[in-house]
Amino acid sequence: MSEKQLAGEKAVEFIQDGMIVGLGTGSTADFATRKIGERIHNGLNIKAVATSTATAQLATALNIPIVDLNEVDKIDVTIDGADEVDVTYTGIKGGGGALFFEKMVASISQKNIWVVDASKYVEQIGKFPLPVEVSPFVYAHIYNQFQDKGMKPQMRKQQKKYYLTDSGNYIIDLHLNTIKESKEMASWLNAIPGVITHGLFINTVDLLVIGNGSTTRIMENQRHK
Ligand SMILES: O=C[C@H](O)[C@H](O)[C@H](O)COP(=O)(O)O
Repeated sequence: MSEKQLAGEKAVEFIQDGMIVGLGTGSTADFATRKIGERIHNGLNIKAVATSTATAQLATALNIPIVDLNEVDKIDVTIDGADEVDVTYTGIKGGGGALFFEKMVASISQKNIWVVDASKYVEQIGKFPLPVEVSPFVYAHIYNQFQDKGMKPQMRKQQKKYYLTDSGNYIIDLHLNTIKESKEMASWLNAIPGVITHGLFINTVDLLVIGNGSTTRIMENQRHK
């Protein structure tokens, strides 16, 4: 079994009957979603909120009842993937383009569990390009601003066109190589008009489930206790 599958399936052990569950996006989170589907088939009773159209489609195919984010007061547990996460539980998400919905779902979740393979647990984040979701109305100006600051921006593309998120926005990937001041970077990005959101998730995760060889390692964010 792959590390992604080990981590994804392990996290599902934290799901109990009656919960509202946030379903993440990406190949690792999909393993969790499939496992939840299996448990529903065996009698588990939950409702779920999806973080992307792709996840909603997978969940529906697995008979997982999907509800709208606005129909729930809170989410009990969300299981999501990440592209990189460091020892301070700061992470980069959005490699699959779902960062905006993922950030909103995470913000109303009482417990956030991230599932990653061992290669994503790093000393310093930033090797993975940082996704910034921007409005198509003003994207070129934001791109130029990043370019002028030497942030090595790249418009994300799909089949030669600009990649469109589920919300109809573009993504600019910043090839920074290393991000030391993540809080300052997050505040700066948040303040740019036309930036919808970015892939920096600071101190969001409560529990990190890392697929490690043939087993899993679970790490608890002590600052969330
Ligand atoms: O937008 C996508 C999400 O943030 C994913 O959770 C992240 O990119 C990790 O994806 P994967 O599990 O496929 O590596």
